[in-house]
Amino acid sequence: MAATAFRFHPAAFFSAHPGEAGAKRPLHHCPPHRILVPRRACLLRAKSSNGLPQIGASFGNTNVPAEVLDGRPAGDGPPEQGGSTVSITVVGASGDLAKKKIFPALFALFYEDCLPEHFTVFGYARSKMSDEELRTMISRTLTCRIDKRENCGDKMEQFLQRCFYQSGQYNTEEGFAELDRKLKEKEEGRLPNRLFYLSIPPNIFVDVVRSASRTASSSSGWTRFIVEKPFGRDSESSGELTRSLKKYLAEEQIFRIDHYLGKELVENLSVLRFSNLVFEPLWSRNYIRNVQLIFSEDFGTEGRGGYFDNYGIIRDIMQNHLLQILALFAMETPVSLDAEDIRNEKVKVLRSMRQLKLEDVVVGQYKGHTRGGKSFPGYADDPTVPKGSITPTFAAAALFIDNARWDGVPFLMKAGKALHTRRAEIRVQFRRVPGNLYRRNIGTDLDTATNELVLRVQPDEAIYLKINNKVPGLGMRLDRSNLNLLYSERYRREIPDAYERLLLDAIEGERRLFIRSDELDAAWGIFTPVLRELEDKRVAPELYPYGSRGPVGAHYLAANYNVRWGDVTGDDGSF
Ligand SMILES: NC(=O)C1=CN([C@@H]2O[C@H](COP(=O)(O)OP(=O)(O)OC[C@H]3O[C@@H](n4cnc5c(N)ncnc54)[C@H](OP(=O)(O)O)[C@@H]3O)[C@@H](O)[C@H]2O)C=CC1
Ligand SMILES: O=C1O[C@H](COP(=O)(O)O)[C@@H](O)[C@H](O)[C@H]1O
Repeated sequence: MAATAFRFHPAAFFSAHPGEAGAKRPLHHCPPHRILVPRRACLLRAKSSNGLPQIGASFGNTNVPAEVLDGRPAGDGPPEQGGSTVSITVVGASGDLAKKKIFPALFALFYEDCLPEHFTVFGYARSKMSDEELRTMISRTLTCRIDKRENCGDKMEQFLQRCFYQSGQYNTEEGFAELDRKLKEKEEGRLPNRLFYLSIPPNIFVDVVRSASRTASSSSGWTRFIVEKPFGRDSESSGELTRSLKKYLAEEQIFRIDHYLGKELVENLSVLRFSNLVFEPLWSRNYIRNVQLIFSEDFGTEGRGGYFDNYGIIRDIMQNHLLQILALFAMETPVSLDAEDIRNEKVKVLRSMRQLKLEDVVVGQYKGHTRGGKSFPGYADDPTVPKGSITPTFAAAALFIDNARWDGVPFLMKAGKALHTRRAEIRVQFRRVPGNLYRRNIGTDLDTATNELVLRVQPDEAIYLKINNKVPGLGMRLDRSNLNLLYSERYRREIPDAYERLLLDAIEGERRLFIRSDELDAAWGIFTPVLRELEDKRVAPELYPYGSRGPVGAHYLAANYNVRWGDVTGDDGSF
């Protein structure tokens, strides 16, 4: 054998984990258990993102069990030839979310070989467009990851060739019947599975579900609908929406998306808790003083004022994204990683929460501001916002879970638009060390410098723990430092967008990261009374300048519970 022949060297493979600095990068990044290419060997190993065997991943299986069909009878469809296929129809394809998130996420999955071998993407909307025009529109928003440029152009072209368009109305069946005809053509006699993504305004969700489910459901495979928020605007309207959807769909067919559940750090929350002995024993009122869930954006509602004014920040961010994170944070250990076990625990914790009271809420609205010669418009300056609107663009709230684990622990939420920074994080402030030996050592006030665990969801994903330690030297002076897991330093690969994970889960039939209807009911139950009171009493929001840190009222609210917001102190250890 020639001296230059390749030799397998185990160290090259085992010296580091895939994705870590120093690791050899695999050819494709779709984790092996998520590759949906319908090879039988792959199918038998098909597992969902929770690592469990996945009944929904039925590609190539001709004896489809009833549960895989999401409640639909098998056998009345076309004869199968050559396995199965998945058609993904983006309803509202001409819209902002479709262009910004859904098509790029589908392309990323395709690039990573995570989509099944046979798949088709359809755009559906009222706008008139040819297939070519849809492809041009989509191509403007497709990008390859920074760390993956190989064959990027070819892959984009291959992806675009699988994209088609059907124009039609939302409230009639003709357009969807035509879509059905085209879908059948592309399915070419394979077992047809169909996913509809409702990327449309909420007032037409039911129309679309009615028309599409009647005329464009799969005859023998599964049919699923991803429904975007908002799921109603209070308990009543949400209940009504659920009842209407369930006239046409079984609960198993409805995938209510909350894209925060697809974010990497939110996924990691449970891993951190349940796979590290150092955290779980501390995860209760015995050691935790308060928990803070913070969301801020450094831009206003520009362009979305019409939608936003009907909802406001509490419905837009708190009742869903922040509350979902809270539920994952506070739930008891689930029986397993199965979707129903996890969702059961989330429901329990949500149902243990106290209804939010008006005195535990502060609302604000941003006003115009000029900085460095540049003018930033106020919320009320947006021409799509009704004159005199008192819709909050900022809110802070103190919530409580009345169960044995969390009795008396304030869960503080803060969410706002047009603030000084874009950030989402979870902050856990621990109690002070009783009888601390070092309380007299200068440098830090140990009663306030308690440990704090921060999960920074975005930007610059990180998990860090603030600790007190000795400043090196001959004296005894204490200082605060961060034990820091900064993802960009630890992992070389780019973090997938939340929509990629969620789309893949919906295709696989994994429901763990989607909201069940009883979770939704419980979530609305916490917020509906205060939302009603805010509106009935026309509570005026405290105005704050565009680009500021928000209303001072948020600090008074926190102070009522002896809490200081963690994000107003430096992350470098200073307090
Ligand atoms: N954009 C975002 O960042 C986010 C959006 N969402 C949710 O996703 C969904 C889609 O959002 P987005 O893409 O911004 O929405 P758009 O306002 O862009 O609407 C999507 C498409 O729906 C059609 N449409 C718009 N208004 C109406 C109407 N009044 N009646 C009938 N059809 C209409 C239009 O297509 P055509 O005229 O061609 O039929 C439009 O292109 C919404 O439920 C939204 O709340 C959730 C999180 C973030
Ligand atoms: O759901 C929504 O989320 C976005 C923020 O999402 P992010 O992933 O960019 O943090 C928010 O801007 C929008 O108002 C809201 O509807």
